[in-house]
Amino acid sequence: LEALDVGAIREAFPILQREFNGEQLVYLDNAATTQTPDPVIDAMSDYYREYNANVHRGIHHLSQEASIAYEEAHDRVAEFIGASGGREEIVFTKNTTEAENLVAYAWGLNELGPGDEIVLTEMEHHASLVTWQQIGKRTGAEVKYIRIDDDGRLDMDHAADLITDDTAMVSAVHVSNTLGTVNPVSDLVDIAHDHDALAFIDGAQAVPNRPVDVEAIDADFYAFSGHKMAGPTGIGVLYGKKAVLEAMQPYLYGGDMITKVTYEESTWNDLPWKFEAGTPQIAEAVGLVAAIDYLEDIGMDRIEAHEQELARYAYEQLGAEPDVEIYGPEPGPDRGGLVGFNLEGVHAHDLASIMNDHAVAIRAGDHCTQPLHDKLGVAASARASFYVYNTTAEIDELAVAIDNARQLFA
Ligand SMILES: Cc1ncc(COP(=O)(O)O)c(CN[C@@H](CS)C(=O)O)c1O
Repeated sequence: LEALDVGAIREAFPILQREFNGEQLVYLDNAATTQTPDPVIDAMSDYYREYNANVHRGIHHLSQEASIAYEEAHDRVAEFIGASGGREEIVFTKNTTEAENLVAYAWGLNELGPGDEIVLTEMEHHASLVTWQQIGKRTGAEVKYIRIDDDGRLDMDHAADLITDDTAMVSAVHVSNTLGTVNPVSDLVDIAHDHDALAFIDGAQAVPNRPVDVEAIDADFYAFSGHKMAGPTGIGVLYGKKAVLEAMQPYLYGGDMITKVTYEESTWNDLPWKFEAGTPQIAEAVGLVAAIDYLEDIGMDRIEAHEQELARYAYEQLGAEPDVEIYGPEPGPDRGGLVGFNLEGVHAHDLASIMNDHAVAIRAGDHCTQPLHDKLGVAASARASFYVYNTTAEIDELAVAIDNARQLFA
């Protein structure tokens, strides 16, 4: 695969030229949110400048142009993730978190009860873990967790034991935002389906960074966020198999999601509009399409290879020192484009603060995976996460900043 022309890519991200304390920004917090390239910003500006209008309702030209752009954005997303059912299988949400909640409320609350089981993994993000934990409390369904082994991989033998005919839903993260672990989601979905359970895959750290084919995975639901894939905040995607979405009740009620309303009754709109109540995030849908075009122009397989190379380099550079503990699998196909770690004797927050003194932006904290950190036996971790505009030279900067922290706290 031809390596990325990172220099050319960086020109589309003026923010990367920013300096702090006289040092150029080194942005390594892409698992939290990625930066936004000019083509995405321009597409959204063009929308507001040239065809801003409300959708689905208007008779006038502007509304027709905005409606076409908004509706076709669903088609583009379906094409990007291999959803052959097209727009009917693509629901726009605010983010991945809302997508998880939509399924938990619209399916879980109506379908789950005492005796049912929800199977998660120990590495789930709070967007999944807290959501299903609370739905379990409200419905009487029991939540169980697939163990992870010492190097942060899923224990698939445990998965096979834990998922039974009492399992109604398996919800798992595709790529862990804390460990970097790439989970065997197709195998998990197969086990769920062997027991007639539904499968929800959280793809927030996968869709931006690698080719994803939802039908090859065969998930019943798959979710991700625009802001983690060079797109805008305020838009996420819930993919759902058409038959599964058809059988579900709406999640939010109001305009657009209806067909007929009387004082006594209401009937629902077709998919996906049944799940999109009120005025949607139109500019963000335009921005998401521009982000998909931008990423596909680079090539998702090239992006994956670039991030694998950076993760390997970071793992080797940071791991070379005995006082750095790195979480998750060794570099390779089982690790995505991020490295979570701790420097012995230095709290992750202090480390990130020293990084910040050198304009190096990493994440420190629990990364919305507190139970996982409890299992790791640490209150917090630091995390460097990579994207298309990062370089090995920036990882060298990170290593220098870590060494500064090491000296400071020696
Ligand atoms: C695996 C996974 N699943 C769900 C989410 C939520 O994405 P939202 O767009 O915020 O809804 C995230 C976002 N994780 C950010 C914020 S905690 C991180 O720094 O790791 C995620 O990584």
